[in-house]
Amino acid sequence: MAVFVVDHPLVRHKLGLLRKHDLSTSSFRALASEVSLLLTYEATKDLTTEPKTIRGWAGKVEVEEIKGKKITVVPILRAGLGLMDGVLDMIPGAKVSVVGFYRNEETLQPVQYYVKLAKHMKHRMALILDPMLATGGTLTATIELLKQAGCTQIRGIFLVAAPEGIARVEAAHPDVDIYTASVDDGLDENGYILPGLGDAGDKIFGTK
Ligand SMILES: O=P(O)(O)OC[C@H]1O[C@H](OP(=O)(O)OP(=O)(O)O)[C@H](O)[C@@H]1O
Ligand SMILES: O=c1cc[nH]c(=O)[nH]1
Ligand SMILES: [Mg+2]
Repeated sequence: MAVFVVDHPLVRHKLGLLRKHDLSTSSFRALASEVSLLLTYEATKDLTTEPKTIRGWAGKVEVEEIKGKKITVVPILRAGLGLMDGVLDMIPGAKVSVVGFYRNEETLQPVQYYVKLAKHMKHRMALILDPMLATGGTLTATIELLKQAGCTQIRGIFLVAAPEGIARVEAAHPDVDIYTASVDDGLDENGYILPGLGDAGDKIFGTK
């Protein structure tokens, strides 16, 4: 498994703003979306293209088109929806496969409550979206679900990841790559990432 920490200055700056304790819901939403767009740029940088001849303003011109596998974006409800607009700004044609999990607050185990996948999953690259990779339980469950549907190429986009979660996913699914703005210090006793962002779902949806 490769872990790509996107340390572009714009990402570092925006992540710093996201960590501010009294950030408004609207600012958190806007920044989460902006960082997801920048992470998508990195997560798709090795897509192959093929030449195509089109008619340009001065006659024929050879351009490039993304080849082969189509992409499905997989936001994990709820908080993953906060990354979706930024990613779809970059990949407007992507199909969206929605997966719903919440983390049981006591056991920290993921509980599945919704799945609606795009068709032909085995021909698509899946880009999982979630602001937080904490214990890795939710991501592991999502990867298993996608693999059962036939996915062979899976990447995950996270604002912040904890080393514990990365290690867990790496052990179970070494073929999955992670793109994140930061690998933080670790988890607290409640399974929250430190320094982290707090409860990303609550911040995106304005719930407390
Ligand atoms: O790596 P894990 O330990 O599994 O934790 C990460 C999960 O926890 C959060 O979701 P939450 O359960 O708070 O649901 P929400 O998106 O509805 O707020 C977060 O958005 C991840 O999905
Ligand atoms: O730090 C964390 C961990 C899980 N879910 C969150 O929203 N934040
Ligand atoms: Mg939450």
